[in-house]
Amino acid sequence: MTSAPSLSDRGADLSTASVSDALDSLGLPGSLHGIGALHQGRRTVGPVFTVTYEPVDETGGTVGDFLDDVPAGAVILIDNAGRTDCTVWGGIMSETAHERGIAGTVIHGTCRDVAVANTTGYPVWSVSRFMRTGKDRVRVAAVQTAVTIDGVVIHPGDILVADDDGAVVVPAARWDEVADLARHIDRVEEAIVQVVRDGATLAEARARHGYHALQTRKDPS
Ligand SMILES: O=C([O-])CC(=O)C(=O)O
Ligand SMILES: [Mg+2]
Repeated sequence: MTSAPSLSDRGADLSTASVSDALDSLGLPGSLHGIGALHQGRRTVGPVFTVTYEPVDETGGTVGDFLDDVPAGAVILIDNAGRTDCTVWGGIMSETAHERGIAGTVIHGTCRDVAVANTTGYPVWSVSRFMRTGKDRVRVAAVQTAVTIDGVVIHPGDILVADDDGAVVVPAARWDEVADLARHIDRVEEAIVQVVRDGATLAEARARHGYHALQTRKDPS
């Protein structure tokens, strides 16, 4: 007997663009503005393991203390308040996370050892890249508590989808609804392209399939 697919498996086909449009149409936030892909051509989906950092003024702060506690398949979501002058992620951590089957890391902050993440294929998203370490500059303040990034409140276990366009988070309780809607949007967009291939103008194709309102918030009935 095969087991039911996990939440994250069921999103493996979804792009961040269609998930973002689905969230818009439901009036939900979730797109994490300012966080981009470290390498193009990688994608991930999975439940988030949240990590919150805070600054330290004295020695003793360090990065990555939480990593041994992250389960396989989780996406690590690090909130360092958008700080870009010191890292919260590096190559040893990419190698370790890759070894453990962790699904990826998304950082509201910066990271280093980009070449290592590149070589291992471990997927990382961040605000920027920079080489100065967070050791003695930051420390882990909390794990698995709610974080707020770009005004989006994210709880442990919410589902994060990331690809070349960035990262978007969906509340776990709304995942099925959002994923179904995103899939519907994908089908409509494919149909528009097919109509164009069949000879219609883009304007005709879009009008026929209601392109401009695909993501428009629908009045709750
Ligand atoms: O100091 C850091 O950002 C961590 C680091 O370089 C590594 O994990 O290799
Ligand atoms: Mg390093």
